[in-house]
Amino acid sequence: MVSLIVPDARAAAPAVATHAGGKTHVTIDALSKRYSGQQVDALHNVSLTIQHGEIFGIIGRSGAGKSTLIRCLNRLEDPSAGRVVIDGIDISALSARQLVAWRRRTGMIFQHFNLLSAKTVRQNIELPLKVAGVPAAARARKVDELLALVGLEARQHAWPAQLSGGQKQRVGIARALVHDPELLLCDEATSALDPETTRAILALLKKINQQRHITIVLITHEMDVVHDLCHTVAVIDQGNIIERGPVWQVYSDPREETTRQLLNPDFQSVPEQIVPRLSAQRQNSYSRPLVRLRYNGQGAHPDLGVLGAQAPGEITVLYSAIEWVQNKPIGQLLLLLDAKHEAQFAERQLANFADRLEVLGYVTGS
Ligand SMILES: Nc1ncnc2c1ncn2[C@@H]1O[C@H](COP(=O)(O)OP(=O)(O)OP(=O)(O)O)[C@@H](O)[C@H]1O
Repeated sequence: MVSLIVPDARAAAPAVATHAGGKTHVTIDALSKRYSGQQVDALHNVSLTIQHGEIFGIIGRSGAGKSTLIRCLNRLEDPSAGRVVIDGIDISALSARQLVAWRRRTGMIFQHFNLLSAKTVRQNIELPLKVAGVPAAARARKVDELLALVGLEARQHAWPAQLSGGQKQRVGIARALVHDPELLLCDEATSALDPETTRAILALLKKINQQRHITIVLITHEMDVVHDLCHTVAVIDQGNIIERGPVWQVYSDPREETTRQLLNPDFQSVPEQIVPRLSAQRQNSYSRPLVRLRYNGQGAHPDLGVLGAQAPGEITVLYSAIEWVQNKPIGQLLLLLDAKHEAQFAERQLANFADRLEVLGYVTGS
């Protein structure tokens, strides 16, 4: 098999790429958590840095440790070792009283919304302000502002049972923002929602991030959430962070099999019917070179016109999966070139039209 791999710029990249212009907001330092009675750590020596204003996704399979990690960020769980420093404050050192005050600056939203069924939309949003002793007029102003932000003015007197899932999550989001937090933690915020509602909630979270400059940390097992919303992603597996980086980078060139499975299970596929007809050497004059062009955001663009000009003749698209992630083309094209071309020719002519080019061999017959 002839194979040409264009050098990988990522090898030289820092382990954690920072959000543009960001300064550190959250530092997770060698965090471990073992629940009592358990033989293994739910989190093992986890270290991460999250920048101000960033949307940071933590993705992993069920049981990987996502909930444990996000709950350690506001000390709903106490870590067994390590520390969490947020805006310079080591939250493990806070007294119970300090923790109550500190938690007001950290909003949290939940998969199952956690609304009080005996209170209206308005009352649910207002409650944490009441508990904090905020005067009635200021409470009313804040609730009005947040109802407008989440688009629920018309439903403010409805009961939770009268709301759709998406509306309930909007209430949850408004309630999480009452104390103007700088950090919003989202625990599987869209897992209970249908795809269309998920998109609307993600758009709302994006708006909140952009308008209010709130850092968002979310955990999810849904690839689309990471893809559509996050700047940076960390992949957690069996309590360990196995991969991290800007979404476009991890998405386009996953290093770990678990990441590949989570983010893009079809990424490596060569169509099944092609495999038996693929050989390293040309079988006859009708054998056609099979090339894989990979785009992983390093600068190359999938320009089919230019490509056709470089390798004239018949070009058959066997597989194409290009997506635009954070404004960069990510994915691959699997192309059968004209039988008149040799593999070496394809390597030479097309090397500049992909971030990585592989000639997989020759395909013979139909
Ligand atoms: N309170 C607990 N007591 C004992 N073990 C726990 C507790 N909570 C979680 N675990 C265990 O810790 C590990 C990590 O669980 P965690 O809930 O953090 O994973 P997760 O990635 O959020 O999973 P899911 O997506 O299914 O919610 C699992 O093995 C789980 O069984």
